[in-house]
Amino acid sequence: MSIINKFFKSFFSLMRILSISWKSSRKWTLLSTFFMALEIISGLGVLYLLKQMVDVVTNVLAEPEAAENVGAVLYYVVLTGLGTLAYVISRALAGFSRETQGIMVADYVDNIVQKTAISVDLAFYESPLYHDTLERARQSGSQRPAQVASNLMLLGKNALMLAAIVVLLASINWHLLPIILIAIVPALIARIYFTRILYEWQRRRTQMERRAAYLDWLMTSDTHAKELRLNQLGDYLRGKYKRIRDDIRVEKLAISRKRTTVESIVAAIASIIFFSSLGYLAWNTAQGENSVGDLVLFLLIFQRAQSMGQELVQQLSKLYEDHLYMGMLFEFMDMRHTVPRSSQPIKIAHPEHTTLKLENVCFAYPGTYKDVIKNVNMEIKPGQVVALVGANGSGKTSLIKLMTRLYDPTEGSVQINGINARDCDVDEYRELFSVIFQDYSHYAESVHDNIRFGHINGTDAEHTVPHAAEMAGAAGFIEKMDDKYDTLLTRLFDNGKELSVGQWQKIALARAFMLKSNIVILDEPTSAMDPVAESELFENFRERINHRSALVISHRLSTIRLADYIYVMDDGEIKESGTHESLFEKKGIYHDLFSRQAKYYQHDLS
Ligand SMILES: Nc1ncnc2c1ncn2[C@@H]1O[C@H](COP(=O)(O)OP(=O)(O)OP(=O)(O)O)[C@@H](O)[C@H]1O
Repeated sequence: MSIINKFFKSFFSLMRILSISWKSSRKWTLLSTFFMALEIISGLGVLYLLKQMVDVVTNVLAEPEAAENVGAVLYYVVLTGLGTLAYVISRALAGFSRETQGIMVADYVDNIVQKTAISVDLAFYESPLYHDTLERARQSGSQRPAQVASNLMLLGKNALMLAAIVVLLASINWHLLPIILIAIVPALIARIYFTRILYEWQRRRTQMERRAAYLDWLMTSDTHAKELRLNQLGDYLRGKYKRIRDDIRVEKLAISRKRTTVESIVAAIASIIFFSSLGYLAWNTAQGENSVGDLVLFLLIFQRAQSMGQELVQQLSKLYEDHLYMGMLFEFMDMRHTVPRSSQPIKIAHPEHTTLKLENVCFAYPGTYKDVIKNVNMEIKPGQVVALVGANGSGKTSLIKLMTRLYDPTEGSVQINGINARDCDVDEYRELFSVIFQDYSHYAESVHDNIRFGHINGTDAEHTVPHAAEMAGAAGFIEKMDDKYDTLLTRLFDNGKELSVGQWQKIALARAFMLKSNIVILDEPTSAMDPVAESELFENFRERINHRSALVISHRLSTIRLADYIYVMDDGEIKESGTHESLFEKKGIYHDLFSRQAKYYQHDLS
């Protein structure tokens, strides 16, 4: 990339950072700008008054008998005192408004990150790149936009002050000017160089950091606590975590060591040059080419020049760092959908009578080349209960993801009432489905919310939630709990309660039974239920789902035989389809899959 391109890119990214800061809180951005401007003006004023005071003191030294000179000294002392007071107050107010603005910006950026995370397509979660980008966005820190705004102002302030000091130095002896450059430029180059090195290292190491964070989570979360203890995995995982952290630390310290060495050398050179200049000035003063006042002024302001120069270097390198790291946040914010959104979506006609049709659907997961769904044709008519069966890994769950547009097929189409799903509004389309996956969510929320999440925009939850619980066979155990529907389902927080796996499954089922959609999709809905609960559920299944269409995936014959129509998947293809009786008679895959189960049923019945 050419230097001009880089410059414009940096400029636009700086503008974008500032606009985030502005949008997050106009009031505090204005206030912190105002107080900082006041701080700068009073700071410069104090510097000017200091110079005037030194001049007057020099005069007094030259003509001690002039009484008005003493009055002038006092006058400048008072003015400098007042200026310093104004400086201290505005500095405190600027600090406070900067802090407040920082909090507002941090919340705003967190909000943007969350908004992006909940809107990106499922495909992102399956790519390590997404997780790296999210981690980097988080690392880039929500404080940075606020820092950039205040850094820019501090930079302006220090640049102005330094300019004033340069003028003062030039007034003493213009030969002294290069020392300012020597004190600042090499330090700046070293800082920027190492900021870049550290940034690139951090980018390369994101995945390593995530691996360490994952191991830490394995060791500390309740999800894995049982297996970790019984299989005594603790020491093994700790060792693995330590090795990663050791590698990260060694690499980081190596960079820090180099940086400290280079920066110390640069600072030592600057100091040598300063003392040489002091010697040069002292010599000139002794020769009568400078006044003693000049020497005093040089000593006075050099201290300031040095700290100002250091601050300037720090602010410039910080600005550079913030710009680099904010680039990582922008990368995350700029993620685009992989499931394309139609610009002029077609409204779904008669959504209450939905026919879902899959036509020659093929699909390979993003980043893979093997089709896991191959030329699938399928139909679910209004009110029909359809079963999908097949061995593990045959593609049943993948097919649900395609039906619900979590992914789009690589070939063929998914149609709803004859409209290609791609041409519908994604949100409107997804509203048609109530889906419970095998790995359904356990929300650490109340029972009520766990069920209501199945239809978050629905009204009358006070009635619909208990009804859904009743339909899913969950109402019985919910009513027995002290807080009933208000019971918090977690042991993470006070007064929470943990459920059994089967009870959780009933809660998840109740979520799908909330009357939001037209098609209920249940992936292994009864895998953890006892036989009584399972048979009760399917006894009057159609009434329970209010005669909506349903697609049920199950490995249990007792569940499947209830379906109006059955599709049999094998290695991504629909190999057989028909009613239970016709498929059994066919003596094909379906027969092989279920004849053993059927034998047990016959045996039990005999
Ligand atoms: N996110 C993914 N990325 C890549 N491949 C995947 C992904 N999820 C599943 N697969 C692959 O797709 C194939 C079908 O998996 P799928 O989960 O659809 O099977 P399934 O029939 O639902 O199996 P089960 O009965 O075990 O739930 C498998 O070979 C699996 O390895």
